[in-house]
Amino acid sequence: MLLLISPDGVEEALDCAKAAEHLDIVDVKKPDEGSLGANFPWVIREVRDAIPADKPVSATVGDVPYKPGTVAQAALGAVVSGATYIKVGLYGCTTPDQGIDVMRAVVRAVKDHCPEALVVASGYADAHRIGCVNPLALPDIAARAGADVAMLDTAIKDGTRLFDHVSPDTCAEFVRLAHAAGLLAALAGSIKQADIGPLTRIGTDIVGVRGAVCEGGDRNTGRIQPHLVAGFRAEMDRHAQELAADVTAVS
Ligand SMILES: O=C[C@H](O)COP(=O)(O)O
Repeated sequence: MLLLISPDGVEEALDCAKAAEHLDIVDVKKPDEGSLGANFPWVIREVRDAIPADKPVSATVGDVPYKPGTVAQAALGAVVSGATYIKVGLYGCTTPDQGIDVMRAVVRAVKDHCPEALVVASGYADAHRIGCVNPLALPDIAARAGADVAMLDTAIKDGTRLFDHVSPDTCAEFVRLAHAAGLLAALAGSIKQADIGPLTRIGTDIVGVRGAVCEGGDRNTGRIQPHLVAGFRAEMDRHAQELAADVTAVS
């Protein structure tokens, strides 16, 4: 499982750089503009320059409306600025067809410029609170649009977690659907260390984290702490080893 950490700008990206050996993807966000709030192009560029070259930069395009042209142009801005994972939160899409329209436009805009960039279609585990597409529709939306990753995060950051809205069994189904469609599956949403075990067992490819690696566990007032990133990774490694031992014991 890959660890994606979301700094809110260049200063926190430098803290991520101090913990670079413990993380896999640096995800540029602007949390005060929403769960998947988009940051400025120049911030994406500065973060790209601030972290080791072998660490991919992800950038969120925002909690987007159903406006394929607008979103495609924003996605191009993110990839031109140096991001190679382009994340789109389908906040304003109320049907799968709307999600596919937006994601197809994004895939074309991104891949015309950088064919090897990965496009992430993100839905929300708490979709029922905001009226957007059902979480389990995301793998099909992503696959039909030609995206690479299906993701779930939470839209409302009020302390509730991924598993408060979508059970581990439903997350397992999400991962299964994503894999059956040839996609990677990414899960996020106030993930805590206690959630790593179930996420590992269901075969999650990417776990996205911010609050759990911020001072005081607070994604808004706390700042990312390198030692918390290292601790989170250690717990991931422990669960991966346990799972590998279980698989060996069974076979
Ligand atoms: O993409 C991952 C998010 O930034 C997760 O943030 P969170 O752990 O504070 O919910």
